[in-house]
Amino acid sequence: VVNGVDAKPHSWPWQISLQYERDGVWRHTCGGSLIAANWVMTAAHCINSKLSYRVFVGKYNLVEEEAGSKAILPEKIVVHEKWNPIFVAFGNDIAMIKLSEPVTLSDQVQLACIPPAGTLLANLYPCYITGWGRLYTGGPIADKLQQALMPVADHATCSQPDWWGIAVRTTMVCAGGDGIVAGCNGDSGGPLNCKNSEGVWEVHGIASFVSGLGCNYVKKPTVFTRVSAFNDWIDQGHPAV
Ligand SMILES: CC(C)C[C@H](NC(=O)C(F)(F)F)C(=O)N[N@@+](C)(CC(=O)Nc1ccc(C(C)C)cc1)Cc1ccccc1
Repeated sequence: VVNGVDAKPHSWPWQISLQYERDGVWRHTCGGSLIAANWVMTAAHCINSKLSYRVFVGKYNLVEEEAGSKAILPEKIVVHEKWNPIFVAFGNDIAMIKLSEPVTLSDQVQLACIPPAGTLLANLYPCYITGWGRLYTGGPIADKLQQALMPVADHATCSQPDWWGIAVRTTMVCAGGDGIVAGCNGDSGGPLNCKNSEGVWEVHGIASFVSGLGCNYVKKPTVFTRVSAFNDWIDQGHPAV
């Protein structure tokens, strides 16, 4: 997250770190959201079938051992059948990871809420991006979980020619675009957290892409997969517990 702040530890208890192993070392590659005791929602572009992954729950500082955190291996990973890595603009950048064992919920490990199908947020609705992604374009990833207030840019705004134009679909949600705050590599798959009218946090987006010209680029908001466009697909993976 570019120009964010350290989150209060464990204040986003559904945020997970998706890690892959290379040369015997586990490395953070993406964020994700715990949406059931044994299911994590992330971005399809985070998944490479050649790599082995683990899901780390209850984390705050990636470079410290933390009580209450746990690394769990996936039992299976379901990537959206219409995801195409060559045509990111087609969307469907969503994947579900079934955990090999259900997590134990705690103060540090909680489930995210999914918005009702079809929910659209108004322009400038206040949401927060969270993640351990790069702190600036080309920079290091964060040790401590970062958060940043990122107002929604509705489709009418986000699809303007000098914004994302036709690269953004109605199955996506945009946030930010002020050239200051943004998601960046490593935030992929992580949540766009928005509080609903009852004061309940819901995950409305899955971080999908930012401009290749720079993570925080004016009029190129961070683009998320719109979760409320995929309720049925999410449920087909597992009956709502
Ligand atoms: C793997 C891609 C498809 C998605 C990747 N997503 C992220 O980093 C995310 F924002 F989700 F955290 C990304 O934006 N990767 N970039 C490599 C940019 C990129 O590929 N962006 C992009 C934007 C639009 C499109 C399509 C919709 C035209 C494809 C890729 C990050 C970057 C940004 C600035 C400088 C260097 C690297």
